[in-house]
Amino acid sequence: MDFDRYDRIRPIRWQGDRLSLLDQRRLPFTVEMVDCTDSDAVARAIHDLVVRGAPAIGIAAAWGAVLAGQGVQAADGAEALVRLGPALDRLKAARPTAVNLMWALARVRRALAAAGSDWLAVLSAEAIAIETEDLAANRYMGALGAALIAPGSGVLTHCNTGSLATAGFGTALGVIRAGVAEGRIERVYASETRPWLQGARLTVWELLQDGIPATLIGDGAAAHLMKTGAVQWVIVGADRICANGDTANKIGTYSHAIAARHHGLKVMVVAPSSTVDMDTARGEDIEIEMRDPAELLSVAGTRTVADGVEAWNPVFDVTPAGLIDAIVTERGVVTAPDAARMAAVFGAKIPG
Ligand SMILES: CSC[C@@H](O)[C@@H](O)C(=O)COP(=O)(O)O
Repeated sequence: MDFDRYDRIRPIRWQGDRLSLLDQRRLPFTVEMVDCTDSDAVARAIHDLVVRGAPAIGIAAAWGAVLAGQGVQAADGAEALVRLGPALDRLKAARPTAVNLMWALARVRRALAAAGSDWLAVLSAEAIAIETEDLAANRYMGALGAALIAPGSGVLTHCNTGSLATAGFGTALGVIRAGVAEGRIERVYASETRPWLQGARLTVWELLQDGIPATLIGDGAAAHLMKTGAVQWVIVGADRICANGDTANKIGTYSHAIAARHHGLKVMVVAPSSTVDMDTARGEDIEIEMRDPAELLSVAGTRTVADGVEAWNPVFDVTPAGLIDAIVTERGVVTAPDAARMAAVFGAKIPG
């Protein structure tokens, strides 16, 4: 595959003394970078969705740790770890559901703990490794996932899982890119993903850059689309995959999976192993991020709901493993996931 044509969007750019993040709140009409010069600015950017998508959040946090280290005097990594501790904790608290954030910061902590006087260079090398490994995983998962799709298929995706949400190429969107390139996928549908509209603002825009025609649907149109026979697969990313295969992803994924089962469609979850959390046994144990109800009360900055109305705004849901046909990771594909099949691929625990 000609991967270079897919990696023109680079939402996370390390500039030596600052981290430039593509402001995903303003896409698709304004393409603007936001510069973070300290780790708290990175934590705010993660919380405010300047950078979003589980793998991208982890990568940004790793660079946030590097920013936290700049200017700090410490004889070795262990001392630096103590000094950086509060900043790392603030990065970790920026969003609760995406396990990649905790995973990346655990890697950073481990690298620091083992580092000598060159700890800052070690920290940078770790951030580069996290980013590089994510890109390689996405490219490999693209091939693994596409191989599951019969030629001539239609697919539905939800939220944004592309280059904007990762180090490049994407997870679910990587499978879709590979599937289109191989002639397996003929039709791509993206649901708009209320309230932040990651599908409408980001996914169809990313596909447009690639020349891949995609059709936008309202979130509520998914079951009706499935009934028409236009799609054979629902392909989504993940924010956290539990030890039994239960998967947290953008709110609305669970409804898509229920509708898919009803209509005899298949559901594929695509995520790097950094999204697998073998320490969390089942979906009920995942902390679901609740965001400001105000996000639901307006559209594009214009209030659409009468004053005095309350809103409930969980931004992720959990799809039970029983509704998932395949979990695709760079370590392999788990079909009909359950605790035993997950353990066979991931062992008892994924080291952070
Ligand atoms: C490769 S991104 C995987 C998931 O993080 C994605 O599907 C998702 O739910 C993103 O949510 P977001 O709130 O936009 O960060």
